[in-house]
Amino acid sequence: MQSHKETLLLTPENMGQVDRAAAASGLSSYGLMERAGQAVAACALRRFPGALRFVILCGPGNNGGDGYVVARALRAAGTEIAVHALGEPAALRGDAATAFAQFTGSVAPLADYHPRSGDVVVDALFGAGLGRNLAADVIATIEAINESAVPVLAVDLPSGIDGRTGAVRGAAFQAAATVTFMCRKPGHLLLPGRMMTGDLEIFDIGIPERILLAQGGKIGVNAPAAWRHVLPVKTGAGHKYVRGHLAVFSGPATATGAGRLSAMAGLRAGAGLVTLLSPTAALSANAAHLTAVMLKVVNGDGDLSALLEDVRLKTFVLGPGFGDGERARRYADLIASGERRLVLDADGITAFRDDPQMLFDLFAEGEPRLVLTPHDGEFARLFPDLAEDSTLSKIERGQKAAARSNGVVILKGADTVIAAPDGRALVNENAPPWLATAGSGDVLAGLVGAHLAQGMPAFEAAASAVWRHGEAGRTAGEGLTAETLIDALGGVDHIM
Ligand SMILES: NC(=O)C1=CN([C@@H]2O[C@H](COP(=O)(O)OP(=O)(O)OC[C@H]3O[C@@H](n4cnc5c(N)ncnc54)[C@H](OP(=O)(O)O)[C@@H]3O)[C@@H](O)[C@H]2O)[C@@H](O)CC1
Ligand SMILES: [K+]
Repeated sequence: MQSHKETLLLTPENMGQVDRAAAASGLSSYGLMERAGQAVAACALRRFPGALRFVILCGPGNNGGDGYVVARALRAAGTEIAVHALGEPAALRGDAATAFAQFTGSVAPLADYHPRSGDVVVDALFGAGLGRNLAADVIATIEAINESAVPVLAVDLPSGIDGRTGAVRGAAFQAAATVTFMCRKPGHLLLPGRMMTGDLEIFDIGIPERILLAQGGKIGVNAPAAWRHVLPVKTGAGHKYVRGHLAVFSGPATATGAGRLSAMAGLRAGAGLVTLLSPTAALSANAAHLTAVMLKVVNGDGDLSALLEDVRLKTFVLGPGFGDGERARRYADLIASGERRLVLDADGITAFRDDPQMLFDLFAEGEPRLVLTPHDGEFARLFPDLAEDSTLSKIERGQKAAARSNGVVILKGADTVIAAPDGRALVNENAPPWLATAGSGDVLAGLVGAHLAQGMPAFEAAASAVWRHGEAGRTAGEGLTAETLIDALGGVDHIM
């Protein structure tokens, strides 16, 4: 059976609960610290065989405690070490005090450390317990080390990174590598924390998985294990209507490309039928570029209402290149009736900027049927208070937005978060940097629509679409265009 640890995310708060539960179940907490420190020391020796000296920077809490174990282990391995502490080591408590007592070497103040060629820094200043911004002298030390060529191996998290949010609290080490324990923390995946973490190693210090799972479970890394069980069964012989019918709204004659990209992505992603709903004026532009995607004229509410008499038409994408906010609001209103599902993207999101509640009211009832795909700017239009609240992590912003809208929110970026109204949230990590290209969002909207049309629940449809988008981006490679991205979609099916 596959372990959940690779995809589990635990906040520092969860990790504290894990600690307490582990102690309550009889595990020695100092034993955990000893294994953590030994693992970091082993990593240091393996990664930096040419180090002339290991400099261990120890903080005032248990992260510092890990550091004293590292120092003892590296000295026992015969390497040259120096230890610099923030604060008085005599003030250490609990396991950290035990680790310090076992170290028995000399300790200099943090401010006395000046990077020198051949050093490798082991950063054990702060981990899960960083609760506020760093003081000016610590910031100065971190910045001096970052500016030097001295590599940094971080214990648990690069000091200065907030483990809950990934934010930099004043300054943070740019680590070459980080060793964390049991599972990843949001700060390893969310930006800018992800950029500061370097290569991440996850070391099992022996906390039973049942304890981890009992404290976590709502948030995780976006991977097939989270949604594979609801992927549409590929029958091969399946009737095209079984694989669902997706309808995508085209923009006006001057902006037809975005809608077509969504429609073509939807078809490539397995929707049985895809229809582009186009105003008459845009018909010839659309017809000139489409073959397998069907075209239907929709000029206004009357046409759409007539179309909605077909009960098989359950899934819509509205927004890419759409332009007309007033019309988008009316179309969303019509679609919301019945059990229909809507992917609202781009201009479709912006259409509700003056009255987001109007949108939320449309989809307030029942299972989520609305998927919102905002980037940060669009998110701020619907959820200005959440966007402004710098105490929230991107995961928390997504969770709150999903709860408020009773929709699934795909908050896009290099660290895309997918969140559901019930509090589930996944952080995506497979998107290559070159995926941020023109039309990429249109392709994603079509992908989500295709997964919805094939009957997946909204959260899983959204998460699997984001993952598949990332994999296709990797397959298409650097220099991809929206077209090559669509072509690459089919190629990733076998690994889902
Ligand atoms: N989870 C596990 O199973 C295991 C976890 N282990 C390890 O424990 C680590 C977590 O330890 P931790 O909770 O003691 O927190 P840590 O990061 O050392 O910092 C707390 C100290 O820093 C202080 N402080 C905070 N912010 C500050 C600031 N801006 N500027 C200055 N001071 C600041 C804070 O002071 P206070 O806020 O209380 O005044 C307190 O003294 C975890 O990352 C991992 O390495 C392993 O041993 C194996 C088992
Ligand atoms: K650290």
